[in-house]
Amino acid sequence: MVDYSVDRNLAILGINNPPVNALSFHVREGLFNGIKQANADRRVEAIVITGKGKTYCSGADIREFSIPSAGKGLVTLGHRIEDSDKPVISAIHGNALGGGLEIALFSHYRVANKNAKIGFPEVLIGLLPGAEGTIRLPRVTGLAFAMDAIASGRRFDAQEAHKHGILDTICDGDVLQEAKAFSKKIIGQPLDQRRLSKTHVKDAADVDIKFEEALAQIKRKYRGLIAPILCLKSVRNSAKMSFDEAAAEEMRLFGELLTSSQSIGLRYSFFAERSAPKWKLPCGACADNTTPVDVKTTGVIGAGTMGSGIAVCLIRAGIPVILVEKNQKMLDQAIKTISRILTGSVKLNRMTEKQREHSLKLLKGASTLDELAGVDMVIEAVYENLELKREIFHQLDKICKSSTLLCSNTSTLDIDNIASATQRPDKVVGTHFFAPAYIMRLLENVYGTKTSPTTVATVMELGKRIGKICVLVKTCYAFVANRTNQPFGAEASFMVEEGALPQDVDTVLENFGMPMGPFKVSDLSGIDVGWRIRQEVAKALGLKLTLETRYRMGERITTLADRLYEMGRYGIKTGKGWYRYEPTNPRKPIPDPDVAKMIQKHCMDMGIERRNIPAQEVIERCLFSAINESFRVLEQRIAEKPEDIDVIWQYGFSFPRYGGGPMFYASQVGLKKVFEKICIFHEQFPYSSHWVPSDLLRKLASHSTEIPMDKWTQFISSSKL
Ligand SMILES: CC/C=C\C=C\CC(=O)SCCNC(=O)CCNC(=O)[C@H](O)C(C)(C)COP(=O)(O)OP(=O)(O)OC[C@H]1O[C@@H](n2cnc3c(N)ncnc32)[C@H](O)[C@@H]1OP(=O)(O)O
Repeated sequence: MVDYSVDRNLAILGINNPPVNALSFHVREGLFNGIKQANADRRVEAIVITGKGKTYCSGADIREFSIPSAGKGLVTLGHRIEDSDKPVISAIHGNALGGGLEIALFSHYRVANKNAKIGFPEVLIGLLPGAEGTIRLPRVTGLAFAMDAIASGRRFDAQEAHKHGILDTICDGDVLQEAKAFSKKIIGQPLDQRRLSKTHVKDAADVDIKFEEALAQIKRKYRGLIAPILCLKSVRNSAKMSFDEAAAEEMRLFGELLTSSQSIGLRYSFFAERSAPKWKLPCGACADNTTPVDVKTTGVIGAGTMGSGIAVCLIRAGIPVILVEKNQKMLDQAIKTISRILTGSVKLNRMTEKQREHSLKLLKGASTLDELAGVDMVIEAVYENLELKREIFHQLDKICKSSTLLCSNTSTLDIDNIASATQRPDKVVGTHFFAPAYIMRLLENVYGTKTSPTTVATVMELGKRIGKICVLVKTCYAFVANRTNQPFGAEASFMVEEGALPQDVDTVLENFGMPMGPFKVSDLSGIDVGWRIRQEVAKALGLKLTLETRYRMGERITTLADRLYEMGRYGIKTGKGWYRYEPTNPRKPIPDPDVAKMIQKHCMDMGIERRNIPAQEVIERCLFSAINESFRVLEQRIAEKPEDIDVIWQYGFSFPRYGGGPMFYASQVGLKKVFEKICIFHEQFPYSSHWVPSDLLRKLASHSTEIPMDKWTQFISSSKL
């Protein structure tokens, strides 16, 4: 785990723990012994700590934090490094993150390659740098930089680190060679002034002002998160207490955070996000054994909001797009919109003007599908209508070269049905983007019965190329995202019918951690959009819709949203929806007494007695209904693993990262309790099929002990596969 070698007068300690050189127990032990050995070795005059392979050290091994003795030993190791009689130089390339940066700050000198990335990302997993990082960094950089870097967790480059005194020197080439050259300058120099524990925070006098400023910013930016606040407090301590007192307090705060539900959720989310792209098909094909095809050119069909957004994602990643739209006016408008979006990216420093110009050159408008004959991949993004999509796929099959992959940006429709309109069902796949496609990170890729592993590998790879978090799911009505979100939204509306107001439900869910309640989301996305979808579905099913009903096809429904539509309240776009919006601040939702009156009248007309709905009920009905549906999705193998569902909720519906997602939430509440509550709701609301308890959940809940999440799918009965 740590390779020890001697090169002339230098001991080289090479951290060797691929893939990221995390500071696992054995690495800490190896470094400790290495420092000891080097100090005892008479040939050695200085010690270099370096990383083998691609990186220096990416910090503590996050998996070890679940072990009770987590993190222990890093401070002891650090003190051993700092107390070394022979100078210790950290030679940094790749990443020096978290505990890795702390090792560097225990060292007497730091040299780095110019491409190195430095930072304290602990806050992103709900922690603080617990091996004196919050006490040492301000001694090097001053308080303002340390507060910002530690509370944001951002990674910064070697140049910035050098500017703030973290690095003594940066080099172009091999950092180990640089460290060797550097050692010649410092061997024999006194070490005490290089020991940070012997120094002071230079701008300590300003600490209270800086703390208050940073705290106000943090509270605005990271609403509800504890770790950024404790990070700031610990940095403040570095200026107000002695080194040892501040370090002891840091250790206490670290322990508090380590066992906090937020950190446990964030650590889960870290690994869930990394597990999602590791797809697997029932045939055994998986990410590791399937090669994607190289997509050099693409076509997007439909220049509406989704099509334009998808085109932005592709050209921004350097992939040429032919955008097909038969309505010339719409096409012209879309090209203007795309250009405007990219200008916005330049203003936000997300791309340069040159990159914007280059991206726009990759976009070509066209009016017929014939133009797509030679492209490698087509993404269809017309409105949600099965017959229309089947017709387009039928035509594409005849027009496009035989190797072209045909993707549909459907959010609900069966991929098998679309694929059956072609002679190449193996090359048909769903690519469900989320609006606005150029912002939302989720890409829900959907395979059909005949989709080939190569097609799956290709859309997963393309998603990664355009910066998306990809999750693979099996086809079914509404897939995983919309299917599991539907009961959540339905219960929110039912509760408004039963006694709550939209703002009551939104407030409870926002306090839970959702950035926006479902009624605000509905106003943002447009009440007319949902209305149109309901009309389409009714048409397809041959149903006549009426406002005066509570049931449709044996299912409970509510027509409240349709009533809003009838009132011309389409949401933000009309200045009125579930809320009202002032022209002076058109994004700020204001509760509207007219909506309350409409709801009360609706209830009176329908004979619904309104009651007080407690906050706990709002959370349980919204979340537990989504959880129940999620277990069904797992049981039917629509999603491969619970983490996939959680990643979908985080990146598709902005579920708070520290909450993990509905499946993780269920695991924290306890499956027995969740199941019992679902059974109660099922009895209370017999006309909502989303309350029929999932078999898988029943099985897991009936077990005498809680079954860990990674074992849940083992309880799916083989007959369901
Ligand atoms: C008393 C207390 C003392 C000390 C406290 C110390 C606190 C810490 O140090 S906490 C850890 C701080 N470091 C981090 O948070 C870094 C997290 N990692 C990353 O940001 C990235 O992984 C990366 C290092 C920038 C590399 O990114 P990339 O090249 O895109 O690879 P990934 O796919 O993200 O990761 C590859 C592989 O490594 C696993 N991994 C990464 N970091 C860690 C880690 N710190 N501990 C354990 N495992 C780690 C990651 O999960 C991937 O593995 P999979 O098997 O694919 O999941």
